[in-house]
Amino acid sequence: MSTPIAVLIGSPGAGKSTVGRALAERLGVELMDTDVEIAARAGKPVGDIFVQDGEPAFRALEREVVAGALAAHPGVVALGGGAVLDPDTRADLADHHVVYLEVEFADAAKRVGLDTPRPLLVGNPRTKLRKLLEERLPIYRGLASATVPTSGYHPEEVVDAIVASLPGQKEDTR
Ligand SMILES: Nc1ncnc2c1ncn2[C@@H]1O[C@H](COP(=O)(O)OP(=O)(O)OP(=O)(O)O)[C@@H](O)[C@H]1O
Ligand SMILES: O=C(O)C1=C[C@@H](O)[C@@H](O)[C@H](O)C1
Ligand SMILES: [Mg+2]
Repeated sequence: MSTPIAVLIGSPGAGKSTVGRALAERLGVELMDTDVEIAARAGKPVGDIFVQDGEPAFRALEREVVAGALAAHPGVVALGGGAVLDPDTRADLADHHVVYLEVEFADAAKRVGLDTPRPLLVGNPRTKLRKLLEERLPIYRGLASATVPTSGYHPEEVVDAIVASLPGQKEDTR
């Protein structure tokens, strides 16, 4: 069975969905965005699952969707920002080409739009986002086969860097 060519991880606003779409198009494969699949399975947006069913229910469904994607999606996989909190998911990622999309705090804040309601950022969104980034940074770094900066780079430039990081890509030495 075919498994993913690349798995994108990173915080909210890192660009996993945007870059995932562009990377899949470049490679001529399908993108599996686990947040999209979770929402489809639940029949409601991710934010509603958090609010109505609670974070543990969301994480359980997320684990199921992520396990399926890592085992059998033959294209690009973009994980939700918190998917790496699950120890089984972290163990599964050891077998994959994991690309950590790095983003500076100011850009992440701008990109997620701190004025839009997000269950995990309710209250003081800036402080919560900063804390979330600090807590998760070591996890993202520890899982990465490749780390690709996104701040100041167009999504297509991010795709260039990911393609160059794929196993089997030789550096052009001409
Ligand atoms: N390299 C980039 N430069 C500038 N803007 C970007 C870049 N990548 C993504 N964006 C913008 O940032 C916003 C968030 O991007 P995206 O939804 O892809 O992030 P994400 O990592 O999937 O976040 P989430 O964890 O919320 O799903 C979008 O408006 C997107 O257009
Ligand atoms: O950072 C997180 O924990 C989350 C990020 C999003 O991708 C969604 O998966 C959800 O909003 C939770
Ligand atoms: Mg996304």
